[in-house]
Amino acid sequence: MDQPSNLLIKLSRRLFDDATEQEKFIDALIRPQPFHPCIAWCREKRSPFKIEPPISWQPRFVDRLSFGEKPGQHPLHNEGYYYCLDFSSVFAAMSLYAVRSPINTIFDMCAAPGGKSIFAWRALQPQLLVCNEAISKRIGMLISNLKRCHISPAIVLNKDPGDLSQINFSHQLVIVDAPCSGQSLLAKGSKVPGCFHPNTINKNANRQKRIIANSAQLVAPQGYLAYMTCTYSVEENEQVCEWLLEKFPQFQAVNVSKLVEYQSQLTNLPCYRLFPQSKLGTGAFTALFQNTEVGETKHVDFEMLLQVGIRYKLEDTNHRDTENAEKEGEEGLFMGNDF
Ligand SMILES: C[S@@+](CC[C@H](N)C(=O)[O-])C[C@H]1O[C@@H](n2cnc3c(N)ncnc32)[C@H](O)[C@@H]1O
Repeated sequence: MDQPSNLLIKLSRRLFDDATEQEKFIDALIRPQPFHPCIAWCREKRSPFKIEPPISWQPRFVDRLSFGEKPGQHPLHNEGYYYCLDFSSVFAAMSLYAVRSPINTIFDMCAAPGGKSIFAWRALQPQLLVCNEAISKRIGMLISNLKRCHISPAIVLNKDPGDLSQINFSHQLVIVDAPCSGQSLLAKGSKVPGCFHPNTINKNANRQKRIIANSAQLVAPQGYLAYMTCTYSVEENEQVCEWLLEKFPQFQAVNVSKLVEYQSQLTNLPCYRLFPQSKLGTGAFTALFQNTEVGETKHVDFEMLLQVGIRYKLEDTNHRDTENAEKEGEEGLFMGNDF
């Protein structure tokens, strides 16, 4: 794309008051530049790569690698030492750092291929991770990534969010990394036809509202709901968050202190945006909500999930504790069961 479309120019004016910022944003989309490769360590860190100096909010288990590094081709990748993800995904998942732990169960509503699930598992160390993916053909890659990275105990479901909200269970953290118009993919050179068109944006915003509404019903009293996308349009981001609070007044938005510099100027709510002109990543949106209701968590048990229809179960192997395990000369035992 050499010339910006009218729709892109219009979006830039909506996002930024400042003309220079508008230009930088447009330029990042029509002249994509490479971003540093990024990995999240799932086991103890090794040092086979040249890394970039960490930025202030970067978790210790995340490394940004120098240009030219190809972590997906290194043998440690196959051995499940790390997961390759965009730094924008790290940004989006940073809202999880405002969650008050310990967290027993995490439910990821839109999990494939598994980046946010793996990040959440690593950052919050839950007793159970439930990864749902509504689209059947994306389940294989999700299971394969969870297996490769030894993420356990974890359960994979293949359900529509509407079916899940009928089930009487709740979780302390529900993650909604929603399907979206994918505008930020332009910043890495992908073609995303129609991504700025109002019809595309409205269709996505309606789907996002449906998913977040069904997900809100799975959040335990005092539990959290994290919402994130990889798109820029206000309708799919801030407006979905405002709609959520109107429909579910028991939720309140939570400040994410690590991301304060990235606070969105497009709403009064604490919502956070990364833009491609930051040169850190293609762009992302993130916000965190807490259910202020008081009451009991309707804990998930395995029998309940069996009735829901488990697609895959990864048993606890204590891989999280590999540093100690290795000192004692143990090897975590991996077990996986297809259902
Ligand atoms: C942004 S991607 C999730 C990426 C994933 N969280 C990660 O970090 O690797 C959105 C996911 O939502 C799924 N999805 C599509 N339509 C959906 C729907 N109607 N309800 C729930 N999820 C849907 C897509 O298949 C896709 O896997």
